Amino acid sequence: MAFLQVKNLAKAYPGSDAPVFENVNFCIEKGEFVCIIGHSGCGKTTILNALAGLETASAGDIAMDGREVAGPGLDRGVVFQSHALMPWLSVIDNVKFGVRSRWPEWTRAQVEEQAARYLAMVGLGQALHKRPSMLSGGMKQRVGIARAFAIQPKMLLLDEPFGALDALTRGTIQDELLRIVQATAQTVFMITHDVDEAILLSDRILLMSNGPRARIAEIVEVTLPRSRTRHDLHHDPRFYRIRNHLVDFLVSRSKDAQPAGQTPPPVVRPGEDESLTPSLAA
Ligand SMILES: Nc1ncnc2c1ncn2[C@@H]1O[C@H](COP(=O)(O)OP(=O)(O)OP(=O)(O)O)[C@@H](O)[C@H]1O
Repeated sequence: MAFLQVKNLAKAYPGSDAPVFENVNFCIEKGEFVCIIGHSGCGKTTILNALAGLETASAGDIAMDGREVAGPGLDRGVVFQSHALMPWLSVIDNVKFGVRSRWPEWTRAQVEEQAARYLAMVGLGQALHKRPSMLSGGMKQRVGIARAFAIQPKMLLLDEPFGALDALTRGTIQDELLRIVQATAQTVFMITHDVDEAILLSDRILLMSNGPRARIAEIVEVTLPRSRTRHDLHHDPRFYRIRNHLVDFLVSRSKDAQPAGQTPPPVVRPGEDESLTPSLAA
C-alpha cells in the first residue's frame, strides 16, 4: 500500500451545479516529490487542503501511513503562498512555536537547536532575531519553509510557495528546497503553475483537467536523474521533451471534457516512452 493514498476524491461546494473535481485518484510513495499542475479553479488548493485536513471532501478517502486523514495534524507541514508568520514573534520564535507543539517534552535548548538548524538550512542563520516585518518576501517564505521542515512532518504540503517571488529569488529558494529535500528524503506534495519548477523538483507530475468535474487526466513521470540541478537541467534534451508535453497539455488537452471515469489516469514518460501505459498510480 502506498504511503499516501487518495481514492475517488470529489468536492462539490453548496449551491454549485457540478462538483469542482471528482474521481480524483493518486498515490504518493514515501520520499517522493509530487507536483500538481492545472488551470486556475480546477481544485488544486482544495485537494491540498483536504490532504492537510483543513477541508472535508464531499466523497472519497485519504489515507496516510495507513491511517485515515480526518483533520489537521503535526504529521503534515503546510506552506502557503502567503507565508502566514506570526508578526509579533521573531524568526526563530516562529519556528520554535511549531517545534514546541510537536515535541512538548523537549528542553528549551533542544527546541532552540532544532529551530536554528532548519533556519540555517534555508540561509537565515543571521536573521534569527528579526521580526517578519523586517524581512523581504523571499526571506519570509524561507521562514515558512524552515518552520514546516523543522517539525519533520511525514508529508510536506506546499501551495505555490514561490508564486509571489521574483524569478531570481525563486531560483535560489528552489535550489535550497531541492538540496534539503535530497538530504532529508522528505515526502512532498506541491502545487505550482511553473512547469520548469515542476520538472526541476518532481519525481511525478499530476496533470489536472479543467473544472468543473476536473480530474487527474494524466501522470507524468520525470525520469531525469534525481541529482539534477537547475543549471544542468537546461542542457538535457529530455527536459525540453517533458516541458513541451506539459505545455501542450495545459494549452490544448486540459480542456478536453472527458467524463471522469473510475479507471486510473495513464502514466507517461515523455521522451523515454511515448506510449500510454496502464497506471502505476493505483
Ligand atoms: N469556500 C468555497 N465556496 C465555494 N466555492 C469555492 C470555495 N473555495 C473554492 N471554491 C471554488 O472551487 C474551485 C476550486 O478552487 P481552488 O482554489 O481549489 O482551485 P485552484 O486550482 O487551486 O485554483 P488556483 O490555481 O487559482 O489557486 C474554484 O472554482 C473556486 O471558486
